[in-house]
Amino acid sequence: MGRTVMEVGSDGVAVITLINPPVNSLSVDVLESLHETYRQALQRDDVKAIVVTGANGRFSGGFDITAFRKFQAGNSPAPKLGYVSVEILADTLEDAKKPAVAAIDGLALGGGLEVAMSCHARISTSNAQLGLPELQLGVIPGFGGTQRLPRLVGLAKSLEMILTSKPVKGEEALDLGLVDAIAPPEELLSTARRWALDILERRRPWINSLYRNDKLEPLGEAREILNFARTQARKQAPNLKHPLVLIDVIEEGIVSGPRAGLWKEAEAFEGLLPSDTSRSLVHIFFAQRGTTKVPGVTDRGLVPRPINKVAILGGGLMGSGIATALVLNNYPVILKEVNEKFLQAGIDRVKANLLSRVKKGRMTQQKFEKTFSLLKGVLDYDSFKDVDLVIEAVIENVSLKQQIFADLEKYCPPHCILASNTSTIDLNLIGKRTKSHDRIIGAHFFSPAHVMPLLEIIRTDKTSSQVIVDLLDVGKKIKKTPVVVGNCTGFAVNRMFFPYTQAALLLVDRGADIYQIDRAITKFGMPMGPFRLCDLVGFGVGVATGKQFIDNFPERTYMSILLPLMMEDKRAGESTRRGFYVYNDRRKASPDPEVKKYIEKARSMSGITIDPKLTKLSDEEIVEMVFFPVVNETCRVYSEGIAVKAADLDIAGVMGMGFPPYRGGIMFWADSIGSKYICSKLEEWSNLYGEFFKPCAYLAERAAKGAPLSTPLEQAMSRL
Ligand SMILES: C[C@H](O)CC(=O)SCCNC(=O)CCNC(=O)[C@H](O)C(C)(C)COP(=O)(O)OP(=O)(O)OC[C@H]1O[C@@H](n2cnc3c(N)ncnc32)[C@H](O)[C@@H]1OP(=O)(O)O
Repeated sequence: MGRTVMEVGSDGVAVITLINPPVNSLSVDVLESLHETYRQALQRDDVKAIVVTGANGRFSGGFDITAFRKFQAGNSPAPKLGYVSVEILADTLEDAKKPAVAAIDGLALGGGLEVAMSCHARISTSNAQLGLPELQLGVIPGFGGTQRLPRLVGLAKSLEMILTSKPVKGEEALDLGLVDAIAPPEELLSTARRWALDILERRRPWINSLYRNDKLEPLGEAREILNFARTQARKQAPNLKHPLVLIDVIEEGIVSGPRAGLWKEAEAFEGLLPSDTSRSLVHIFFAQRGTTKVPGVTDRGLVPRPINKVAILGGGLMGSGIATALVLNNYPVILKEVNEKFLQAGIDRVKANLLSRVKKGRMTQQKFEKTFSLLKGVLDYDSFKDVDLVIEAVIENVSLKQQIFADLEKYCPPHCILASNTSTIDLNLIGKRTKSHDRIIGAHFFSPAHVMPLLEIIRTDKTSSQVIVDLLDVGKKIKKTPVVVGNCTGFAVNRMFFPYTQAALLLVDRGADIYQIDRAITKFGMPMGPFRLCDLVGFGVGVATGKQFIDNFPERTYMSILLPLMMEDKRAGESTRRGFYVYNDRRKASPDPEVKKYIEKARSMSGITIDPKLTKLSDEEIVEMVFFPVVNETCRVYSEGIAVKAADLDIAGVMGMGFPPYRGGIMFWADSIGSKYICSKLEEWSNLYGEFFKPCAYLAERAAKGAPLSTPLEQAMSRL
């Protein structure tokens, strides 16, 4: 159970500590305990002033998000926001007759920062992270954050902080006026104690943030800022309501006063918590944290081995991106190429990746030099004798990879992890010519590897648990979200992804409009539609991966000749400046009427006739016809045990495909629609347009029972 403890010093300062490991989240227990402890502190004659802090170097990670989940699952009543916000924070903490100072180390996020802002001053360490990230959970700050933050840092900055959910560090918080002073961790408490006594003795101002006005812009200007923010929010997140609710709530406080703002905030929060958006985002929060928990692997007490040196084979786009991600996180890296020219190009790419950070002000020149010095280029295996991890990132060619792995077995030490960055090829095939199957693993990065957050870790039947634990640890250190999946062609992400483009091609071959499809899919929330994506990836890659699926899953792979046909005319996507769109010098895509002629040719060559129904699809129908096949394949991936948790596939979809997180991931979204409906639609289309749409056995069985698709597999099995 979470709690608070109070210690009263001989100086008359009561230090109240929030305790709820690991992040001192504000559960109902903690909040009630804070209320009670505070009341005691206010009553005790030996207490003159108060310091609020968090245990173990973390102030607080905010309101307990597990309570959101319980409420959303119907297992507990709604949290009493108004009571906490008004009665505990405003009336007990902020209106107290004894001054309080928040001593912030580690993090003060969400409700954590809101508690701190209810104190009369804040002292933080320079590394502390302070922010209101509630929008990431589909809600708004609910303990007065919408009222106090604008009054402390001004309207424009507070809107930026809340709308982006990005925390600021201690130093910036000081510049903004969010904190009053910075102290080193070992002096944090003593500084805060002194500050509290100084406030008592009127040597420092006693400020109730809720009633400050000096940082707020005049009403007319404030309205302009709010309206601008509304326009931006509508443009950037047209499917989301809660950013607009946030702006209304802030406006209420400015127009009608902060107490009215507090009540409106609590009411709005309670309205947002049951929404689909919040349910989805809360699901994503826990799903993301769940990916590192792999049953039978991470629960065995294995400790990750140190990885002191990494080698990468191949300095192309992927290899150099992976090298960048590693050096950025202090791993010494050897980059191997086959000749001087390729090696130099690879090194230059890493350098360019790092320099772009310097240019954006995200890295100092000095740090650049230190980071870049961690990279060493080589042309042979001589320096591989003491590497702990090798990541092969050469082109997708089975025999080349087999040769490389046979060489690696010869030149690397026996403990070295042998990883491949293949995106589709079966790892057993890659390791066929070795005896090192226990240390062969997939490390599938997504391009650009130093930017994209997902790392798909592929284990074969023989990969040892130790090697998985080691790679999970590297993933964490390089700040990736790992998803551990089983071995098969395409693994999880690419298997989920391939019906996305194929469905779109099938629809176009039979009469649907390319640009309407892309518009409908982006309106749904994908970063780009399937055709714009094909252009970006390049038709060559599209055709090559498509071949893997045709070879491995011929019964359900849709083969359109449209891409090869366009390639014959040197239309191969954005790199050739012509694909489904044409591109100007600034890479702006415009629809191209000429594409029609290729579609007509493809139809006549493959004897396909237009289906009038498909020429008149609504946007909703397009979304269903593109995404239900994706759901279908995801069900196959899940039922084959390629992923152990449906939630892992939700994360794979969100981080690997760009599926909108506010829809909770593929499986979560599918369950919100219902297996029965999805299955009936797929059956209908399968009868009309062929096997591509045929629902898999798992989906059909779940639908027959009217059961969700994401139930844990054993339960699903036992129920079937
Ligand atoms: C009314 C209020 O305005 C509403 C709110 O306050 S809503 C909450 C706002 N706060 C947030 O959104 C912060 C959410 N948490 C985070 O961003 C990150 O967890 C963090 C930056 C605090 C810590 O990150 P990191 O050190 O990498 O640890 P991380 O693995 O994420 O979390 C550690 C554990 O704490 C849990 N946790 C983190 N924040 C939590 C929270 N606010 N409530 C409940 N559990 C939380 C995680 O689920 C995880 O649990 P697990 O070990 O069982 O998987």
